[in-house]
Amino acid sequence: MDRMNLAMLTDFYELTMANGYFQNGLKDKIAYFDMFFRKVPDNGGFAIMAGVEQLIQYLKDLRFDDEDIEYLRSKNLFSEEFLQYLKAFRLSCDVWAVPEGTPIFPNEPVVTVRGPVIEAQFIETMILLTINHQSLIATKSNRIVRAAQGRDIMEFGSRRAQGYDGAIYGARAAYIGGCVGTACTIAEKEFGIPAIGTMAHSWIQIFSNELEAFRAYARTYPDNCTLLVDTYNVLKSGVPNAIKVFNEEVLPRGFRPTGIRIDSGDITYLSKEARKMLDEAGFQDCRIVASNSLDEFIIRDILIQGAQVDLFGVGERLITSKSDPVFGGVYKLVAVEENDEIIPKIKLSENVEKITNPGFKQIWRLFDKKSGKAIADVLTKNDETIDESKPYELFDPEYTWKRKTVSSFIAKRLLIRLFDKGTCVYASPKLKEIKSYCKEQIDTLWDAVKRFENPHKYYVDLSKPLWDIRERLLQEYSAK
Ligand SMILES: Nc1ncnc2c1ncn2[C@@H]1O[C@H](COP(=O)(O)OP(=O)(O)OP(=O)(O)O)[C@@H](O)[C@H]1O
Ligand SMILES: O=P(O)(O)OC[C@H]1O[C@H](OP(=O)(O)OP(=O)(O)O)[C@H](O)[C@@H]1O
Ligand SMILES: O=C(O)c1cccnc1
Repeated sequence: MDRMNLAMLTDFYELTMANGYFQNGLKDKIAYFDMFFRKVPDNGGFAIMAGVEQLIQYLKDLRFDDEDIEYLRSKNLFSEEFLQYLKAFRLSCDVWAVPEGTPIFPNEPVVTVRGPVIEAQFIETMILLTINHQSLIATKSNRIVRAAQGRDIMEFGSRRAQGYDGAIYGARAAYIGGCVGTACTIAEKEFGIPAIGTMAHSWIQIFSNELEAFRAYARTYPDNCTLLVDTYNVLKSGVPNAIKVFNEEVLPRGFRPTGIRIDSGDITYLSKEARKMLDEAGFQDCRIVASNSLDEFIIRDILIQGAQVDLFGVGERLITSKSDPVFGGVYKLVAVEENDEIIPKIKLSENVEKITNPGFKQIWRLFDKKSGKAIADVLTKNDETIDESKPYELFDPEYTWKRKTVSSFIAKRLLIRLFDKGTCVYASPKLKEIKSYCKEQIDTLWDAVKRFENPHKYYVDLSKPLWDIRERLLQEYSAK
């Protein structure tokens, strides 16, 4: 997309704090912030990172134009020096993120920002909304794709998306998560996601009868003819009329029919009956598409019931992640620099799960060399390394007596540098590559992590040096 001025898309407190930092001599204080999330939507076992490319675009474009400055001046709240600072603003932060398409887990930093606190704080709102939205939809899309067990999922959600960017970036995220294409045309134009689709009921209604409507469509698109068969009666009129038109308009033009779509009623029963009728007519290769408020649970159920569906169109429940519509990523200060030394900071809470992991960190994913499967993630201090040539002892950060030594593993760093002092140093992969990387990485997870009900909790552990820092800070604060 062309540059959009989204500088003012920020929570107002980011601006009041920024002005305050400016006036209190903290403008250049170096701070570290982490974005992480605490719970996987739908109680799933993992989420999928998405939205990094749009985050990069936002950070690259971040400027305040004259209108923004004028507007802020009119609030009579911000000092003139601060407004002049905003006018000349250019990002100078260092930014790291987990690449798009990577499976991610609660409590690990998926984005880390280091920079003057005035900047690093200010970008919170956009970091969170960008990554929260696309990760939510990529995660949901992947659940739906997995429920379909190899059958294609088409994303049909634009019309029910929450706003145009919900539709466009939702289509992008859904594609990363595994959908084969989208009904959203602009998503093909902008991102190259295949734009696909069938027809609406209005096409059938506009003609004097269903047969005429099917005929007109087949004559116009004999090479790509999928007919919507549920406007009047699927088995008594829709499927028989479709078969007639396939014979009379599609075959004589040298093509095979592409499919029929069922959009209401009992999908299992109707698809089974339709399959028999199509097969008997010699159209074993004609695919059956189902749609109508589908999600991973209905798809799983109708397949268990034996539905004869080859591909699914999924809209509202995917594009809004209806069953769990919030990806609760948060952005927390984890360290500051004093005299070039990194001082870890912690946020305490009565709720153990809400205590933050302090310090400037790296995430390591350990893969078993033999099976290729992911064993655990380990959060370390940023300057630590994990030596693959030696056994490594994992331990549960809460129940530290739970220990496991792994050997013969590959250790991969997950946080990759996006910006070096404000300059982008990362080239986003092509969307298709992100999509196939996503599939590959999900294949490294054990089935137990992927199941919908009570998935196995994947280990996100702390290295001993990081655990020591966390423990020391906890002791210090509880002593106070
Ligand atoms: N065999 C099935 N098992 C479980 N759920 C199904 C099955 N067939 C359809 N559904 C789902 O049941 C829900 C309601 O289906 P229903 O046919 O009643 O839809 P509807 O929208 O009321 O129909 P219409 O579009 O004719 O008004 C939809 O979410 C649909 O996907
Ligand atoms: O149910 P969803 O998962 O959101 O899938 C998309 C829905 O959108 C369309 O219906 P709509 O009634 O909007 O238009 P139509 O006239 O083409 O049926 C389509 O027929 C699906 O039912
Ligand atoms: O192409 C389709 O069949 C389609 C597109 C959007 C929404 N529902 C269906």
